[in-house]
Amino acid sequence: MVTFKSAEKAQTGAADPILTRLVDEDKVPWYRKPNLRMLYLLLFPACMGIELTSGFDSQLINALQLVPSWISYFNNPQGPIKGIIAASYSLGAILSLPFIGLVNDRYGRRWSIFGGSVIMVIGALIQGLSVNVGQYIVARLILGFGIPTCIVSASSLIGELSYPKERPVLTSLFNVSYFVGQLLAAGITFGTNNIMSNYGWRIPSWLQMVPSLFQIVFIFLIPESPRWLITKERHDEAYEILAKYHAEGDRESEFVKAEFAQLQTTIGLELENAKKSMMDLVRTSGNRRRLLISTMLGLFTQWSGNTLISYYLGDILEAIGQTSSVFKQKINVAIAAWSLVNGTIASLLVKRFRRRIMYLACTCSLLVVYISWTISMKYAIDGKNSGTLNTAAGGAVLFFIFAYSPCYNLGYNALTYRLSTAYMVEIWPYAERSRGIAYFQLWGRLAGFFTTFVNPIGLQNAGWRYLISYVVFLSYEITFVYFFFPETFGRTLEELAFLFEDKALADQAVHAVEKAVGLNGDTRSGEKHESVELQEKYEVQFLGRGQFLIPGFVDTHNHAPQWQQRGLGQSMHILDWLDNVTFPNEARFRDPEYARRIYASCVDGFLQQGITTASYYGSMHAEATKILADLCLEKGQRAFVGKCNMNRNAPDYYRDATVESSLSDTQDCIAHMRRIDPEGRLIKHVLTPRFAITCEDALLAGLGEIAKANPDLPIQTHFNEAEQEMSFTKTLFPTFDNEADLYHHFGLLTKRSILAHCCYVSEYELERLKHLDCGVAHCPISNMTVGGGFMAAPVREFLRRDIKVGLGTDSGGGFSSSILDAMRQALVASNAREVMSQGKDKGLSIDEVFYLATLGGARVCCLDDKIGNFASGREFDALLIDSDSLKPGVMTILEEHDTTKTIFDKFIMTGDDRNIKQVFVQGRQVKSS
Ligand SMILES: Nc1nc2[nH]cnc2c(=O)[nH]1
Repeated sequence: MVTFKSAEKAQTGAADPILTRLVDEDKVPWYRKPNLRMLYLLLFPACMGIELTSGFDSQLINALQLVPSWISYFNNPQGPIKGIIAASYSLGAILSLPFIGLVNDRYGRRWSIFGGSVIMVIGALIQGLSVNVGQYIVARLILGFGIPTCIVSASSLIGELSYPKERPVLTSLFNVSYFVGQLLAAGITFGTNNIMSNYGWRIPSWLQMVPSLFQIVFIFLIPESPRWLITKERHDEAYEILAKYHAEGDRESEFVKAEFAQLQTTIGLELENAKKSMMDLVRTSGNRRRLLISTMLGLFTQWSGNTLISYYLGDILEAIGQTSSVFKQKINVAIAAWSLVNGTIASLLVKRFRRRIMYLACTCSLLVVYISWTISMKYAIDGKNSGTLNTAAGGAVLFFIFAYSPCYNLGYNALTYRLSTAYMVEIWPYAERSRGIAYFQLWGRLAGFFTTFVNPIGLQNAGWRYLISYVVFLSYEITFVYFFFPETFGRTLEELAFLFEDKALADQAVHAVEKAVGLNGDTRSGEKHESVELQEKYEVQFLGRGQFLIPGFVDTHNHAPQWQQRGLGQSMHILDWLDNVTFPNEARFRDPEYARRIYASCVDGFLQQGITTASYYGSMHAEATKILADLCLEKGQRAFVGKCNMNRNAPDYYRDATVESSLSDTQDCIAHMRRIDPEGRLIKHVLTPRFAITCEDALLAGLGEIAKANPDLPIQTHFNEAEQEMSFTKTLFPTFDNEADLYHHFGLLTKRSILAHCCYVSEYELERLKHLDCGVAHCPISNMTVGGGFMAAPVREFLRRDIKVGLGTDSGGGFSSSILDAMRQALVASNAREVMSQGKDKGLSIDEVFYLATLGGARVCCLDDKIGNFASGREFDALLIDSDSLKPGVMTILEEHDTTKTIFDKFIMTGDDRNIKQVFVQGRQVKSS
C-alpha cells in the first residue's frame, strides 16, 4: 500500500507532521544526552547572550539619565537631543539591515556572529571613551550597526541547531537574555552612581562589550547550521552534525535520516522556488503575506508603548511628581528584575499555548493596561500640577507600569522579539528566512527609532494625552492579529515551509520523507489517509545513503518470443536476420509448454530489470499470446500484449494461414485479455501487425477495422526501421510514398500507435506523426546492432517537436534486455547524431534519457495519467534503488562527497539490476532481492 500524503492536510499547505511524531516518540530528556547537553551549554556564551547587549543598552540610557556625572558631562540633554542619543542605536541597526541577508547566506551563521560582535566591541570602546555628545551618538550607531547581524544569525542558528523539542524554549530563552542585560545595566549603573568622576558613566558604557567578547571567544566552538551547510552542498558535514547532536552520534538513526531527507528536499524545493534577491519577498502571494505580517509584527514590537518605559521611565516618574534620583533608580532595577522573572515564565509558556492565543492575550491585555495607565496618569499629572500629589493615581501609574511587562512579554517579549523571532523563524522558509527576519527587524528598528525619538517630545508637549496614541495603535494591533496571524504551533520548520504556498509544494516535501516508506498493497497516491493511520498499519522504512526511489521503467518495444535468442545474429540486415534467426525461434512458441516456460522467464527477467510496464509483441500464436498475458497478470507486470499478425513474406511454418484466421485469433486474444482483466488495470491487448511487409492489404484493413471498433486498444508496428525494409515495403505498396501514409490509410495511426524505430523520418512524416499524435519507441540498441548499417532515430527532433518518444529494449533485436543499457545507448546514439547533424541535434543528457525510460514511455503508451512519475494521483510503479558500493556489482563506487545527483548519475550510467532492490507495480511488490 502506498500513500504519500494526506490530501486534507495538504489543503492548508502545512505538511504532515511526520518528524513531529518521531520527536514525540523520543522520551529521553536533553540532559541525558551528552552531546546535546554540551551543545546547549556552549550555545549560551556563543550566542544566547547576544540580546544581553540590547537589554543592557535600553537600561543604560534609562539609567545614565539619572547619573549626575553623565548629565553634567553632556550638558543635561533634553527633547530631540535626548531622543537622538537613545535612537541612534536603532538608527545604526537600520543601516546594517541591507547587509544581513547577504553576509548570512555567504559566510554562514558563525562568521556573521563573529563579525557583528567585533563591531560591537569597537562601538562599546568608543562609547566609553566619548568626549562629547557627537562621539557618544556615533558610538551608539556603531553598536547598533553590529547587533542585527548577530541577532538574525543567532536566532536562526539556535533554531536550526536545537533538537525540535527544545527549539521553542531555546529561541525564547535567547530573548530572555535581554532582561538579564537590562537588570545588569540597571544594577551596575545604580552602583556606579556614587562614583563622582566620569568613570560613573564610562565604566557601564564599556561593560556593554562583555557579551560580544564571549561571542568572539566561543562562537567557533559550536557547529555551523546544518541547513546552511546543505545549501552549500556540504551534505556530509550537515549529516554528521545532525547525527552527533540529534542522535548522539548514531548515523543510522531513523530520526536523523528523516530529518536530513526533509531538510535536503525542503531546502532544494525552497531554493528552486526562490531566487536570491529582495524582490523574491514580493514575488509570490505567499511571500507578500509573510511580508505584511513581518512588517506589522516589527511595528507592533516597538510601537506598543514599551519604549516609553524602557527609555524614559525617569521622565514619566518625574511627570507624576517622583523626583528622587535614588527612587527612580530603584524602580528601574525593580522593573528590570520583574521583567526577567515574568519574561522567563512567558518563554516557558511558549511550548504550551498556540501562537494566536498568546498574541491575542498579549495585545488585549496591553490595551487594557494602557487605557488604565492613561487615566491614572491624567489624575496623577493633574494632582501634581495643582500642587497636591495624587498618591493614589501615582500608585496606580506605578502599578500599570509593572503590569505592562508581563502582558508585553506574553507576545512580544519586551523589546526583544522573543516569540516574535520564533514566529518569524516559523513563518519564513529557509531560502527567505534571513531576508525575512531582516525585513521584520527593519520595521522593528524603524518603529524603535521613531518612538524613542518622538517619546520625549510627545511627553514634553502633550503630557498624558500622548499615551492615547498608543491606545489607538494597540486597538489596531488586536484587529490585525485576529485577522492575519496564522497558527504555526506544533510543526517543524520544514513542515511550515509551505504554509502559504500551493499544496503541490507541501506534497513534494512530504513525499521526500515518505519516499522511505516501503509499502505493499494496492492503492493510489492521491487517496486520503491520515498518516497516523498509515503508521499504525504499515512499517515505515527509512532509506539509507545511496538508496532512492525512482518511477518504474517503461519498455515501449519488446518481443517476448525473442527472449531466448537475445544476442544472436547481430550485424545482420533486418530481413535476413528475421528469416534466419528470428522466425525459426519464434515458431517454437506453437508449443504452449515451451511458451509458458520461456515467457515466465521473460516476464521475471524484465521485472528484474525494473521494467514495470512493457509493450510486448507475442508470436503469431494465439495460445502462446494468451499465456503471456496470463503470466504478466500473475506476476504483476503492467503490459500490452499483442498477437503478432503476419500472413506473408514469412516461412510457411510461421505465418497466419489466412487473413480471417489472423483476425479471428486477434479477436480471441482481445476477448481473453478482457476476461482476465476486465477493467484493463494491468493487461491490455495491443493490435500488432508485425510490419507492412508481412501483412496483406486485407489484413491491415481488418486490423484497422478492429482498431476503429475498439478505440481503447493500443496499436504497435515497426516503422521506417532500415533501408532494406523501407525499400521492400515500397515495392509491395507502390501507391504509397511513405509508411506514414500507408499505415494511416489502413486506420492504424492514432494517438495510441506505438511506432518502433522511426530511424528515417522525412519532414512530411514528422509532421504527420505530430499531427496524428503517434508515439515513437526508440530502440537504440537494436538500431545499432541489427538491421544493417548505422541507424539512430532523430530523438532530439522528436523532442523538439514534442512528438511522444520513449525507449524500447527490443529484446532479441539487440544484445541487452536492460533498459539502463538502452538509456546509455540512446545517449551514445544521440552523440553520434550530434556529429552527423553538425551540432544541430544536441546529444541527450542523462536526465533526458531517464525521462525517455519513464515519463516519455508512459506518454507513448498513453498511460501518463497513471504512471511515469510520482505526481499526486499516480499509481505507485516504482523502483527502490540501492547504490551501496559494498554490495557486489559493477556500479561506480560512492564517495563521501557525492551529491544525490552524482549518485543518481552513477546508477544510471553504471548500475545494473543488482542495484534495483525492490520493484513495485500499482503498489504491489513484484521483485525483492
Ligand atoms: N527489430 C525488429 N524489426 C522487425 N521488423 C519486423 N519484425 C521485426 C523484429 O522482430 N525485430
